[in-house]
Amino acid sequence: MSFSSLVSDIAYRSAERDDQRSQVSRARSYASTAATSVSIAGDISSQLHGGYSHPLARAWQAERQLTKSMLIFPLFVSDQPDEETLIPSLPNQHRRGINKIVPYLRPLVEKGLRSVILFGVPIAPNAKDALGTNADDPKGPVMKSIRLLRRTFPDLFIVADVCLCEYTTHGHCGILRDDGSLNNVLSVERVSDVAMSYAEAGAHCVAPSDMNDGRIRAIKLKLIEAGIAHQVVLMSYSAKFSGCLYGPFRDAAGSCPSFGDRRCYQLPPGGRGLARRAIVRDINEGADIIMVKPASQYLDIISDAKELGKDLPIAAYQVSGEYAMIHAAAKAGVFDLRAMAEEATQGILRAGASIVVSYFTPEFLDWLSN
Ligand SMILES: NCc1[nH]cc(CCC(=O)O)c1CC(=O)O
Ligand SMILES: [Zn+2]
Ligand SMILES: [Zn+2]
Repeated sequence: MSFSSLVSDIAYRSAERDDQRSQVSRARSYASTAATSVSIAGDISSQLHGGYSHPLARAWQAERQLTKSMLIFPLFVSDQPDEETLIPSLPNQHRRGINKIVPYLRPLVEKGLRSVILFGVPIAPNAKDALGTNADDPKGPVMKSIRLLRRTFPDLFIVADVCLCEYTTHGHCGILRDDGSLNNVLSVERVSDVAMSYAEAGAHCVAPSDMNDGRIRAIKLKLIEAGIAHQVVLMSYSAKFSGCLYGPFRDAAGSCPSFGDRRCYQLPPGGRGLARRAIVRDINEGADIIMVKPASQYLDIISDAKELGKDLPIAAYQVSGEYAMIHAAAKAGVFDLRAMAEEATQGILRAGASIVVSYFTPEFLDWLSN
């Protein structure tokens, strides 16, 4: 095509775009003169391939692309200092004692690991009781790890999961009444004390996953009262659904309820409206980050969280069951592990999350360049 005809072609196309009526009349006249030709207007809007013809142009199609700084890596820290036990239902993940976490994390930090979330695993006999007393034992694995990691890796962002289920004999996420139901008042009191202990030990972020009503407000008030609210991020597991995707985690953390289930405090899987109410409530109670969990089965909730909390970062927890499922399917030849890990994460980001808690973090540190 000559330059002048290219110019006139462009002028012609923009005139077409500008003038709807001319498009219609031209389409009509094409239709009457040549039955097989297609209207130019139709041609223009049907051409999408050009827009993603190059790898970079394809990357530009994503509003958000995964970077290393979006990832939080879950760590199970046990009270057995030298333990390093593979968790059979959670491929490649271990329960580690305090003496094993620094050597394990160092190469990951060198590859760009920015954040971990800590879960304590008390294994010693009699380590558990009805009140979850050991959750904030100053010599317990979480409190020790917070101090050790702050000292050893000054740039690593330390999140402490706050819950009682790992520390209670009954395995529920709070303090129980005689009838086995959660005593919300006592539970909030205890959970907020535990959060305070972690914050005072140096956690950059406390993340209550217990789902007791009102705990965000209670924690925020205690942080304010202690004069440390300005230096601690409060991340709420606001929309945490009860389902069958936490099994491997409960194996790892030894936090399976000894009776009953968590359906009276975690959300029912169909409860989109409840999730929206919980998200709004937690924002009003002072949450700095809203988390949705699990992730891939709850993408609509992530997108609701982004809509309701448009001024907050949204986190999604790709939980143990999601991770184990991807591993199992990859092993069975259904798909390539990396391809699926990337696709699942892209879906989570597309839905609205900008923080992802993922057991794939070590792999992503190898796969990502930024
Ligand atoms: N409150 C405990 C807690 N904190 C995070 C997870 C799940 C994480 C995962 O499955 O990876 C759980 C399990 C549960 O609620 O039973
Ligand atoms: Zn719990
Ligand atoms: Zn928890």
